[in-house]
Amino acid sequence: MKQGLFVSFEGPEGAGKTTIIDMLIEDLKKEGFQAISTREPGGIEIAEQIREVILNKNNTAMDARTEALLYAAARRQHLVEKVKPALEAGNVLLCDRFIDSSLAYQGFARGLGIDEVLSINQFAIEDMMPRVTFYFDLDPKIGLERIHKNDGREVNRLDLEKIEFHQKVREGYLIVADRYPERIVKIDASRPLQQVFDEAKGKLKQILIPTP
Ligand SMILES: Nc1ncnc2c1ncn2[C@@H]1O[C@H](COP(=O)(O)OP(=O)(O)OP(=O)(O)O)[C@@H](O)[C@H]1O
Ligand SMILES: Cc1cn([C@H]2C[C@H](O)[C@@H](COP(=O)(O)O)O2)c(=O)[nH]c1=O
Repeated sequence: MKQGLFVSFEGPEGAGKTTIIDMLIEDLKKEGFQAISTREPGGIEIAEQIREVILNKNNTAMDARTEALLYAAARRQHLVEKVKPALEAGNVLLCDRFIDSSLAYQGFARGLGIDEVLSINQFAIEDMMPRVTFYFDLDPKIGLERIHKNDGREVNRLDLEKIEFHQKVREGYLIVADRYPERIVKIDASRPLQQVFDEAKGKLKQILIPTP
């Protein structure tokens, strides 16, 4: 059976994930790869509806466990409807956020516990994990400045959290990256865009076209 490559991109707000994914897709297609991008929460109708509930600025009463469960529910539906079929069709699938976002944001920053959040997500994803995860590491202050300069970008309920929350998100990511060094590749996202792109592209190509 044909099997594609599942790659996820992680990092705090404004780290450059979406921008780099778009650049990689263009580059992969030029080089003849079958490649698609998607995002979490979202990527398909039901998950986009869940996204609207989670990220709506008016839903300030949302309980942290409810939030974690909604992300896991959106993930499940997206996995079944989009990720699995795309991989079975042989695509390189670049996913803007996946399980590590839940571990860093809900598990660590919200204080629910990384292992507890991992466990509800294991129910959602069974054993389906990315082959590689690019973690874009950045001081959240820089990321938030970038998104506030970007007029076209919606500001959502999580963006409005205090800077201390976003700092905890980064701390959570660093713990998760240390826990899974065989899967998570850390990339310094504070550098100019072209440098970040070159590094991500180089590492992705090593997986797609391994050199002996
Ligand atoms: N390395 C970089 N240096 C400077 N600006 C950058 C860099 N990477 C991205 N940007 C700019 O920062 C803004 C946020 O980038 P982008 O939307 O790709 O981040 P993101 O990680 O997907 O954010 P979020 O998760 O919050 O949606 C955009 O305006 C983008 O052009
Ligand atoms: C998947 C996932 C996401 N989040 C947070 C991270 C961001 O604040 C938003 C998504 O917005 P983006 O502009 O598309 O990056 O949701 C989270 O807290 N937990 C998750 O599992």
